[in-house]
Amino acid sequence: MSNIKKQIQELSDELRMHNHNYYVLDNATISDYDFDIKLKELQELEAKHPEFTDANSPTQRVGGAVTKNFETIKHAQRMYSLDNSYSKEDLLDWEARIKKMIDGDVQYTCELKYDGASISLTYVNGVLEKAVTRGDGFQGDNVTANVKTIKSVPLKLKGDFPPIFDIRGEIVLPFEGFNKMNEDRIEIGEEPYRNPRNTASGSLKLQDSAEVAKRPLECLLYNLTGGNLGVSNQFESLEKARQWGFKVPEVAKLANSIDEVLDFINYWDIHRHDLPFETDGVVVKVNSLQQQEELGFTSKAPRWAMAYKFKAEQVSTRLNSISYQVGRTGAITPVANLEPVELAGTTVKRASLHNADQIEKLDIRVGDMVYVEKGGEIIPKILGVDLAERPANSASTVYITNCPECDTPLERKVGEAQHYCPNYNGCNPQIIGRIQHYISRKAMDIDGLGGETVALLVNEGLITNYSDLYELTKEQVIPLERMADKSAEKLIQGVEQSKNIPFERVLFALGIRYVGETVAKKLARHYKSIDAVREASQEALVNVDEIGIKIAESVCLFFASEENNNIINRLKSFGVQLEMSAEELVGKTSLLTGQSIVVTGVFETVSRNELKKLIEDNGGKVSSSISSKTSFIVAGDKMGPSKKEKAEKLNVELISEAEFLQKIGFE
Ligand SMILES: NC(=O)c1ccc[n+]([C@@H]2O[C@H](COP(=O)([O-])OP(=O)(O)OC[C@H]3O[C@@H](n4cnc5c(N)ncnc54)[C@H](O)[C@@H]3O)[C@@H](O)[C@H]2O)c1
Ligand SMILES: [Zn+2]
Repeated sequence: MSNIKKQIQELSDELRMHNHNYYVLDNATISDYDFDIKLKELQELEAKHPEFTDANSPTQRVGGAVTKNFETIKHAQRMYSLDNSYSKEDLLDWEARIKKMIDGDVQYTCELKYDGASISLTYVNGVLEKAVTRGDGFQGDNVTANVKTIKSVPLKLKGDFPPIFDIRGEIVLPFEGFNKMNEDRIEIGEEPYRNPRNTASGSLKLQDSAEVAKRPLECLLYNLTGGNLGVSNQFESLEKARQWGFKVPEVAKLANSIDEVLDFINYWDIHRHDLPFETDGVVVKVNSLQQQEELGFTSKAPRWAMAYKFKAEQVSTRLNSISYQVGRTGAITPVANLEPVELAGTTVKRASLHNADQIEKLDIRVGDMVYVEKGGEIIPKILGVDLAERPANSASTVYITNCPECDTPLERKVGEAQHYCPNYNGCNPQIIGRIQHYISRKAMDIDGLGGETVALLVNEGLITNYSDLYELTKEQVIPLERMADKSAEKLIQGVEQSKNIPFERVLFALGIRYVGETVAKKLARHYKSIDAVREASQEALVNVDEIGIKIAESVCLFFASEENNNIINRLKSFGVQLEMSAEELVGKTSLLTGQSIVVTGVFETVSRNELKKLIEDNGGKVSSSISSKTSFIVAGDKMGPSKKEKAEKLNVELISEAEFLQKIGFE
């Protein structure tokens, strides 16, 4: 095989692997910039050696793929990618190419390039019929149920919409929601998500729509396709889509020349940091649909559009030191302390180094010049080291072996990235962190007590765990810094009032690793009291809906500690709610315990959501798909034929709404 041919093949294989990581696994292993450089390299090789060009080359095809987890649907019109440009020259070249192919003046629509996952929505008579991912461009995954949970996707349109059309857009996860999701994850001891794009794309492919509904996704639309749309240009079509009820960002602008396009680009290169969602560039489109039609498509992208990619903002600065933080769960996070530097409008002084593996991968050393990049995430990231600048006397970073706070030897479980300090009861930041979590708003919501006061109380030796809060007296608190008679009074009252907080929130407040708000609710509703949770075996816990082995292990570990049991007994003696109250228990039975039930069709007496709640209240588990494990199906009106067939095949019993309500004694 010739050398060039081999080179082309190897490069293609590598790019295919990256496409798979990026689109299917939502877990890229190289930066977009490096990916684009490699793709360009392949393009140039192929251009010089057309004899080796393959119709399946990554330069000729849209990068994604369909997955096995969803029904595959063919797109009525193909979904394309976009050609990329990085400079004014690239844009002028593009203009010259199109001007050769069409007559007359050209106007351009400039839009932002939203960074998320592409989606195609089909509307029939103004009603959302399906939502399909881009897939390989010809066919994609049917993710309708998931997309329906996104509030900015209209299920019904208004105004003068055409009877049938597709509209394309991007599903994104705005920064605010993304950061909040990560705070929640960190709070229960999970690794934070990497970036909004992967998280948006991953969310779309979840199997459980109820889980998708919890994620604050948005759908931004940019393109109408289909015949007889009643519009003659792109700008107008955006306006129309807005009128029909779609979320179309208002920033789009008409430009009469490439110079005006560049004004738009330069403006947004700076102001993109003020946007609520991530953008990675600008998309420039020939405005006239007639001219678009004349220009047509290459095998991968429209000739009438061009993406201009912003350069990610990067700076280099010196790594002054590495420090190690201990979290509430004992997790150790290494932090890079940097020589302060301006980046994307803020001064950056610190960056997370995540864990020991990351430090090793970067081979980062104190004294190195490092590249720092800031996306929309709160914490900037370190991309790499400028080896040319490495000081001659530099030494490899040796990860700490003992806790920086209590000197206990650190532990790291097989398969986990993070090191932990196992000194659960004696490590100060863990003790303080647990009490801070206990009093936080979503947990016991103790008015009049803040995180700093908790630290003071611990450091003064007044409390060593959250149950001690209930024995605090006003006299003990008044001498503390910034405390006065009134604030001390308020603190004591706040603690007293927390005795009314319902059991499910108390369970969350205990700070059991991996037991977040949702899991605490599930456990509380299933077991109904702390004693029942405490006695549950690991096997029993795993059988509860949505409780996996990791959570079950963690719960068992928590209750295996004598210290924890003492604290809980103390909470009980003070009157904290450690079981469901009589009111909460009304209508709750264990009639359906251990049963997995599918709900399908349209119901008369109760709504679908009420039905699901009834199942859960009576101890059953609602499952979204029929399998051999299904105990029975509650079938309403209009049950789909494919579900019926599946039920028959697996011999699963169907019962009517009325029969079900009778079964659980619902009046
Ligand atoms: N790091 C990796 O491993 C890796 C692997 C594959 C791809 N990638 C990255 O993904 C990019 C290629 O992805 P792609 O093929 O999806 O192309 P793209 O993301 O560069 O551009 C095409 C997409 O832009 C989206 N888009 C957003 N706003 C738009 C608007 N206003 N108008 C029209 N379209 C808009 C559309 O969904 C369209 O499908 C590459 O540039 C590369 O950086 C990275
Ligand atoms: Zn420690």
